[in-house]
Amino acid sequence: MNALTLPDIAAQASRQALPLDWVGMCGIALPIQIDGQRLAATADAGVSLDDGTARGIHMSRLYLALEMLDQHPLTPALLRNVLQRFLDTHEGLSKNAYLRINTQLLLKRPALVSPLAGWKSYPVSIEARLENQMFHVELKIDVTYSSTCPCSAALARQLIQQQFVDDFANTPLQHEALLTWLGSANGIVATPHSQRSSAQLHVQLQGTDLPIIDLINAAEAALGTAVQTAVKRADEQAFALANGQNLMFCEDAARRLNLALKRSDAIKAFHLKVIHAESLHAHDAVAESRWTRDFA
Ligand SMILES: Nc1nc2c(ncn2[C@@H]2O[C@H](COP(=O)(O)OP(=O)(O)OP(=O)(O)O)[C@@H](O)[C@H]2O)c(=O)[nH]1
Repeated sequence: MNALTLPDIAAQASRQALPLDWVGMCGIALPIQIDGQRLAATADAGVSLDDGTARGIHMSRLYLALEMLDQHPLTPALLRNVLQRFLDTHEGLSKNAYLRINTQLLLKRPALVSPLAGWKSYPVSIEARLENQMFHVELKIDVTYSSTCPCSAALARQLIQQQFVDDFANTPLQHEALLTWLGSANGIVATPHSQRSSAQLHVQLQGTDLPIIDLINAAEAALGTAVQTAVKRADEQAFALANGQNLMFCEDAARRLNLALKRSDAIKAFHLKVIHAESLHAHDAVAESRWTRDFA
C-alpha cells in the first residue's frame, strides 16, 4: 500500500483572490424520473465560488449529490434538496447553487380521428437555483405546431371567388355542377401557405408541482394545431380542418399562449417566444410575450 497522501489542489489558496459566479460541470449524463418515465438527461451543476482565496470547488461533491435525482421522481422539493446538498458540501466556499437538467419528454399522442397513436418528444429544460437562500425553479419547454397564414388564406379565397366568377359567368347555378366544381382543382385554385412552427415556453414556477405535461397540453390546446404522430387520411383531413379553423399569425399564436399560461396557478412569470418558419419567406416570423403575476 502507498502511504503517500493524495495531493489536493482544490484546497490550496488561489494565486488571484477573486470570487467566481459559477463553477461546476456541464453535460453530466444521468437518468431522471418524470411522470413515471425514466428519461435520459444531462445536468449542468454548479455553485458560486464566493471565497475568492480558495483555489477550487469540490466537483465530486456536486456530482455525488446528483444521485438523488436518479432515485426519486423529479419535483421542486427534490431539486431544492440537491441544491442544498451542493451548498452544505461547500460551506464557507459557496452561497449560491445552480442546476440545469436537459431532457426529452416522450408523450404518446392519439391521432385526431383514427384509433392510432404515436410518440412525440418534447425538449424540456428544468433550471433550479438557490440564491441568497431563495429557491427558484424554471421550466423551458418547446412545443411544435402548424400555423396557416390568415392573410394568405384570405388572398387564396379571393382567387377562388375570381375563378368561380370566370367559370360560372352567365351560367345558371346548378347544385350538382357547383358541387363538382367545388371538388375540382378549380374549386381550390389557390392554397394558403402554412409552416411548421415552434413555441418556446420559459416559465417561472411557484408551488410544489412540476407541471410539465399540463403546460404542454395547455399550449397545444390553445394553439389547436399541434403536429401529429400517426396519421391516416382521415386524420390528415381533420388536421386540415383544424388548420383552417385556427389561422394564425405569429402574433395570434403568442397571444393565445399568453392567455393559456396565465390561467395556470403553477406559473409565477413567463417569457414565451413563437417562431413561424415561414414558407413564404426564407426568414422566420417571430413574436415574444412576457408576463409576471401581480401579487398585489
Ligand atoms: N475544482 C476543480 N476540480 C477539477 C477540475 N477539473 C478536474 N477536477 C477534478 O475533480 C476531482 C474531484 O475534486 P474534489 O471533489 O475536490 O475531490 P476530492 O478532494 O477527492 O474530494 P473531497 O475530499 O470531497 O474534497 C479532482 O480530482 C479534481 O482534479 C477543475 O477545473 N476544477
